[in-house]
Amino acid sequence: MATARHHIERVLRVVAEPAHAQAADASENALIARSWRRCAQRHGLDPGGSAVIQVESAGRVRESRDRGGGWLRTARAGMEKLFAHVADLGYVAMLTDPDGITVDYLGDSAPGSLFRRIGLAPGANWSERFAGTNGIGTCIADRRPLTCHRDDHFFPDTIGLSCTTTPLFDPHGGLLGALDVSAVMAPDARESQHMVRHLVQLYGGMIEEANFLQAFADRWILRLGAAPALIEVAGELLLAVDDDGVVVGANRQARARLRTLAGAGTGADAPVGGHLSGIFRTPVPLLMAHLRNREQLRVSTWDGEDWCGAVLAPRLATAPRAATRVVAEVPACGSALPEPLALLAGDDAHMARVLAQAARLADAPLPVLVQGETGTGKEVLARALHDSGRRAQAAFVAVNCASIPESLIESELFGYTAGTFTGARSRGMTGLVQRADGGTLFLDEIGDMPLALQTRLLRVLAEGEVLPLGADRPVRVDLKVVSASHRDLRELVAEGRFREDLYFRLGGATLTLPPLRARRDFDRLVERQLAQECAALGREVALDPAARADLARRPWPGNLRELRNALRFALTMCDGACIGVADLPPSTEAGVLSAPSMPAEPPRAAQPAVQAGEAAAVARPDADPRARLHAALCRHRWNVSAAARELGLCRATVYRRMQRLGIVSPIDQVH
Ligand SMILES: Nc1ncnc2c1ncn2[C@@H]1O[C@H](COP(=O)(O)OP(=O)(O)OP(=O)(O)O)[C@@H](O)[C@H]1O
Repeated sequence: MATARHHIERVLRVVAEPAHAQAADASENALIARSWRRCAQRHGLDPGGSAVIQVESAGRVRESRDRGGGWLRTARAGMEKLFAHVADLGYVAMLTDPDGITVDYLGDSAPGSLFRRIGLAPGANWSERFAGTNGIGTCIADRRPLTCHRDDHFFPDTIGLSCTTTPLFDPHGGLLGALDVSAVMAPDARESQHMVRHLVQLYGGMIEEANFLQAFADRWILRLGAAPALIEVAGELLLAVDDDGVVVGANRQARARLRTLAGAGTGADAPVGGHLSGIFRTPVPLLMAHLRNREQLRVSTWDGEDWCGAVLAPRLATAPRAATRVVAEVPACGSALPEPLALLAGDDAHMARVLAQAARLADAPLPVLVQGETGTGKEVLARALHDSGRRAQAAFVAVNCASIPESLIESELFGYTAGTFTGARSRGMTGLVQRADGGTLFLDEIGDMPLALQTRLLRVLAEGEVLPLGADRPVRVDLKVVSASHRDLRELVAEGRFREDLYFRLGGATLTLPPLRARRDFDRLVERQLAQECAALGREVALDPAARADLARRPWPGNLRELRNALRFALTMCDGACIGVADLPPSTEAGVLSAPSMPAEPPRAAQPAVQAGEAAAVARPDADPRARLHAALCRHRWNVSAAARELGLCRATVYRRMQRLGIVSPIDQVH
């Protein structure tokens, strides 16, 4: 055993060594050396002095315990179990807060006992600043488990102690405190502490895991480990996952092991916030199916390591979340969204705000105007709004104001009585407005409605009645009117192309959808669309991290529609179980006519080269827009919907562009 003088000399010698000597050394010796230097140089402690073990007041300890809350109860249960193993061997067990103050204690603490005389007592503050290098203080400073055995301590009056300590982290990676087992008269041999070290780490891990499972009781928990037989009880990595496969929690081991994977998320909190598909090569639909069936599974991470996994289903009443999902970050309302709207939610704050407002508008007596760039999901939102309200069982009638020929739009909308027209149309027809009675009338591309019709529509909205062509009496209608336009209606009003009074009638409430490039939940949207497309094809295909990163960099002028088409294209090109960069369509430039081109029908396996070639030609930014549009229409025998799908545009846009570029369908030329 080192004498006090030898010990002091040794500490001084190490403190005087250049700091870089142990800087990168992860060994426990280097950890102790760094602590000695910290004590001498940062805290100004003299190794020739004595440890000052302050015992904090009962009030200060209570305050710390109150702050700790629920986790302390869990930790106490773990500490009792641990102590049962070592009590007879002359140890005490302690639980401290993040400042090193002992908030719970098991063992001899009688006044005058050896333990108490050296400072092992309830309320004792073992921070390095006062006590020098020691198990608790150094573990907290370095945030790593350690055994501070005898002359590892800084002060000579503590070198009889042997302390084994592990840090305890909360489920979000924050330090809760430390769990410690200490002996006053430990044997000289460091090896005597090995078993204690294992026990402390084992119970520390159990306490953290219990906290994690409690914190994420309403989520799916994926437990990963190497041993299939033990995976249910002893998985090392824990991931909490939401219904869309987004990682919402990760234990310490999962953070350490997975955060460096390229696709595991980018923030400081990675892999939290990332998507399972960025972590696992295993296709996410398959993973999620295993999650839902609670089956054991084998998965491999993108760096090639294989894992066995077990699944714990959500245990709280709020789960499963598909039915009662609450969107995070919903400002103002904060209440649960109806399922049709919740299905559109991601982690995007703007979108969350829109959906929260939509939930309130579903049954409000207000017309709703949805604005947003082409393909941002205006019609999908309109449908979800309808499905979320009391009109859900009634009709949802969608009218594309840009695609009905001007000569037919009035009769289509308002209908006509028998005898109004001659020939095949002589029997009369109920108009779309009347068909929506009791339900929702969705007026898409309202900005393209001719001015004359705007006046008639205004009457329907103002008076709640429709006058079919040829009728002498109006018919009452009860409608929820939702309209949409990618154009800014206020600009159209300023240009005199849209009636101001109609604008105010339609826009009782305006919801503006964000463009895809501005959404923060891009990964989630990609996964959702990929899962839908895979389900439709009965395939299980993942997206590799490089392809994901490539997609994330694109400008997406065609928004969600363009993204869907790009994924369809990639699935068509990809033969295996994983989409790579080579399977993706060429990226579009902002403002270029074509979104990633997508064959209307997936090309047959024998044709991929030709299809890919066409795709490249269509998407080439320098190609002539008129020629490209014309070619697409020809390819689809002038089926505008199919051409629009290929180009990633809505039909209305194709009609508009045909008009602007002077392209006339041969079908129309015949008439
Ligand atoms: N929240 C969403 N998640 C995934 N895909 C979506 C979502 N919203 C819309 N989509 C997809 O995006 C595509 C375009 O949606 P939608 O037709 O509603 O857009 P839009 O804004 O009405 O387009 P346009 O202005 O061109 O009429 C559809 O394929 C739809 O399935």
